[in-house]
Amino acid sequence: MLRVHDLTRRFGRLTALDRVSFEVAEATIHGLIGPNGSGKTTFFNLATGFLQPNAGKVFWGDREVTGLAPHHISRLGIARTFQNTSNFANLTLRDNLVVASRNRVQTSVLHRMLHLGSARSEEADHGRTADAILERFGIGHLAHTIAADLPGGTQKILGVAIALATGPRLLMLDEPLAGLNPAEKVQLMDILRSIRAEGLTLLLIEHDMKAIMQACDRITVLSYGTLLAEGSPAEISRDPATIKAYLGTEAA
Ligand SMILES: Nc1ncnc2c1ncn2[C@@H]1O[C@H](COP(=O)(O)OP(=O)(O)OP(=O)(O)O)[C@@H](O)[C@H]1O
Repeated sequence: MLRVHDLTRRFGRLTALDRVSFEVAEATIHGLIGPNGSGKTTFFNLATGFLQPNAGKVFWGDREVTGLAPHHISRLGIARTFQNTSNFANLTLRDNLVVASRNRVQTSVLHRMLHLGSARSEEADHGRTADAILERFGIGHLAHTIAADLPGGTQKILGVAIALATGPRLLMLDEPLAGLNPAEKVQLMDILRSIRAEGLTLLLIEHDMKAIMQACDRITVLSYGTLLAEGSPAEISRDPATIKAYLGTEAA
């Protein structure tokens, strides 16, 4: 469903991503791992239009989407979170989700300005979507809390909930487990698995190897901007190049 071919991005003399090609299959959890600075976030930025590649192509299904603006990519059904928080700090949790849910509205602006019936019922739909997602993520009791007042872990969970509320087919999550306590990690990974079971696709950047190995169908490993290895969790966990790359950073 998402496919990149020879994707390359340079920052001055540094090649942050060097001719990387791989594919994310539909209804899978795909892990993107690699030591710090290996190009994972740069990949996310290129795939979602936040950065332009120097070379290479991004395909969404049969369609080439290289260089499209972020809002255009998100309308195609690709949602992402960021390493830090991804929310409107001054809105309540519920309003954050309502805003995200409106992202998929088809009703024209004029229709909405005239307060015609279907726009009103769409607003009710957004409210219902927001409430359902809040419950699903175990934060329904916080619906009317201002996002900025949440602890860091809950803000991360909210970021994933917001991304889901946009109605994507692919969810790209940048270190969703960072800052979560062990119980929150288990809860979020359970939710991600249930999202996959509904046919959505997930691409995760994550440093928590235990979670990655347990949840992923397939893993791509980057190192210094190049694709080091790709395979099932079992294959990756015994891949000599991957083991060396990780031991190398731990030893440093
Ligand atoms: N806007 C930028 N300008 C200059 N260099 C950048 C920029 N963005 C990333 N880099 C560099 O590109 C390389 C890859 O960075 P990137 O953030 O993609 O790595 P990462 O694998 O996501 O790392 P981490 O796990 O630490 O988040 C790093 O050397 C980084 O310093």
